[in-house]
Amino acid sequence: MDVLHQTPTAKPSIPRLPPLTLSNPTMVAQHTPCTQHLSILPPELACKLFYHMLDLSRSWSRNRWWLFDRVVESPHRTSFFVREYTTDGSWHEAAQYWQAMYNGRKTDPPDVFPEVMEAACEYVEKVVNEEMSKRDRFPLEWAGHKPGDQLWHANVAAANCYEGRKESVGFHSDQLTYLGPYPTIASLSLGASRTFRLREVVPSDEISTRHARTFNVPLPHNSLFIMHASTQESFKHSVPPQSVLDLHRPLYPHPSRPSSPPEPTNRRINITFRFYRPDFNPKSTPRCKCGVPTILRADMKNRHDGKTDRYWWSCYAGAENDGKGCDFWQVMDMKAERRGPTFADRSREPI
Ligand SMILES: O=C(O)CCC(=O)C(=O)O
Ligand SMILES: [Fe+2]
Repeated sequence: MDVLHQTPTAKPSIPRLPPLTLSNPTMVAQHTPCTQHLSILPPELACKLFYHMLDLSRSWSRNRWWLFDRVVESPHRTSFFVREYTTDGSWHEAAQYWQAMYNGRKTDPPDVFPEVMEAACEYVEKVVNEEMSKRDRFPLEWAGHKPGDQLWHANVAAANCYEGRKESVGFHSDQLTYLGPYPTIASLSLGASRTFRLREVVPSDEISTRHARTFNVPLPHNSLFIMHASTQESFKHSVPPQSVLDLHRPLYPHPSRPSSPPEPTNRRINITFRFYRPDFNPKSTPRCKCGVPTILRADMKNRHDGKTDRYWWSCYAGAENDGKGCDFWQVMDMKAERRGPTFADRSREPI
């Protein structure tokens, strides 16, 4: 007797694309919602800023957070700067949550942009606003208090220092707590070149039809990488450890040692200039049952069409309270929470 074997239903195989190196700005713009800008600062300013941040980085700390029942430390040093102090100290509170605290230990007040960082920031702002003016805006993006306002300005910056080829940051998307939906983040690289890795989070309803691709972008000294609106919603990024690293040879000597030749270095400084939105001021951050500010995250597995996106506030258990958080979870509601004005609000205004 013949036995009929049922043939397994053949699933069409989805092609798995190999990682792709995006080796120039054209490729970056082609494959990601980001742009890359080489030689962004005058060379002397870039070198001065690099030395200044290197000197400061000796006192920067490693981020710490609770993972289950133990404290883990980030494999690089970090610090946080505000452009100027607000009278109500609101961004100071936000700064405390950059360097995740635990056991109720609060961080010191953040530093104000040093003069060289302020000078660099003015170049960065110009490029970011030029780039933004070429792109379509998403409905949930900040639209300014009045039409014609400069849409993006950096009011805070986070800085990272990676020493050697092994220091890194793992895959993540940046918290949106104070940035709000669809932020633009401008990331300046100084010193040793490292690879920046991007990987899309494919929405749930597309995982049966396509795989995400990994993109590797070399970030040379004095280059700006702009993560435009939708990058945090649809991609994760990292700076992975690497097997080899080219030393950076500064063009100029250190200002405090003008007669000694510049020394090659294995360190990279990254400064991410960020615009903390007025409508996501720390005062407006919901508190969870533990009584601490919640964090805002995008529902990355949902569709990102700029209209139906979902974001939620949840307990920041990783930061404090011995890692034991509560189950607080709340969908962010722009209207009920009186946030905006956004581009969606602008388009509803009578002309
Ligand atoms: O060092 C970099 O280029 C990325 C840093 C980063 O992802 C962050 O600070 O959130
Ligand atoms: Fe990041």
